[in-house]
Amino acid sequence: MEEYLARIAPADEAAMRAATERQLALTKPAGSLGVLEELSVRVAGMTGACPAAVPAPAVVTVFAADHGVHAQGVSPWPQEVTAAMLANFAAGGAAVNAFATNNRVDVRVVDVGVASDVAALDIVHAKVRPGTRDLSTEKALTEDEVLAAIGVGFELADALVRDGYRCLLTGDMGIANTTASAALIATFTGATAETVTGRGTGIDDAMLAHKTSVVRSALALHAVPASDPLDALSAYGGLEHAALAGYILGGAANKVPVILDGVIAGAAALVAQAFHPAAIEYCVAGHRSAEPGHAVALKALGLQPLVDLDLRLGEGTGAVLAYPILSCAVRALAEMATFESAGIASGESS
Ligand SMILES: Cc1cc2ncn([C@H]3O[C@H](COP(=O)(O)O)[C@@H](O)[C@H]3O)c2cc1C
Ligand SMILES: O=C(O)c1cccnc1
Repeated sequence: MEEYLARIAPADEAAMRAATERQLALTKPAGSLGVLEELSVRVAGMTGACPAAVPAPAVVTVFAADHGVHAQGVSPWPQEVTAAMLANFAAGGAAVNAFATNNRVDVRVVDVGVASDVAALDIVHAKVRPGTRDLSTEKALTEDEVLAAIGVGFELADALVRDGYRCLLTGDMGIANTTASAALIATFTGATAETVTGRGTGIDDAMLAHKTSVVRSALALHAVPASDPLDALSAYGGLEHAALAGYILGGAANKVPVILDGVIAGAAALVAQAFHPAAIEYCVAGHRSAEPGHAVALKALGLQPLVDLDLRLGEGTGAVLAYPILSCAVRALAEMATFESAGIASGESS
């Protein structure tokens, strides 16, 4: 873990200053590309280059795992859906596959802790254990299990960048993982269980009340301080949250932009932030999920979501949807003419 964290450095301020200056020279009124301008400056800082190269190729990694707390009745779906969806991702039939095809993003699928074994050949088999323990009665993971899952994510980020990827997108699959996400978000933000617990896949009022009370009593049982990300992952899991935290840290260590998906990614990013605050300088919030804890997480991360379309699916769909926006922001800074090169009088000098 120490070796991983030692590789993370803050974004490059000189590249950001140069990008801010270059934005002013481009053939458009200053500020007219709104949030995209700030985004291009941030990517210059991440990559240490002005202008930064378009962040391509991109890959969305779907980390999949199961949750012991499923036994408490916090999701209407059977646990087997996690494994079944893995086969669906591998066959190209999920929403994230359609979005990824459309936006030229590659899809990787990782079994980091699915309860049953998935036979698909083209998934990464990196199971740390078959699902977590029930966070409402005991610690979900041992510290060794947490560290192993973080390692899966970090090492995969390293391998993907070695393979040539220049933008890493987060994805997740794990029935009941919005419950673990709520507990993690409450731990790092101090928000109440009521504020951060939501309907996940779409539960009724009675199940929501029960899910909220499960989160509330788990927070009281484990009472993890916001300063201890390892203990938070150990208390609540999940294995996909730990792997995602490692993947985010790995993206930051490799100085590539990491586009975050929804509430599961938001919870994992809070873990990464607690390990190393500078890791968030490499994160872009792809979208804002309808799950209420996500807005709470984004506020604590200081990230503005690029898309807000009431998505509440996960899998990486919101991140993949946002990828072309990030790409456009970077391409504009790299490829637009300046007033000088185009021979156009700039507003200031005319
Ligand atoms: C068919 C199906 C496909 C999904 N794809 C993502 N999720 C999403 O829903 C789950 C979290 O919601 P909860 O905490 O309420 O169980 C996760 O697996 C998440 O990735 C799905 C859920 C289902 C049912
Ligand atoms: O925000 C998400 O990623 C999300 C929301 C609901 C269910 N699954 C995922």
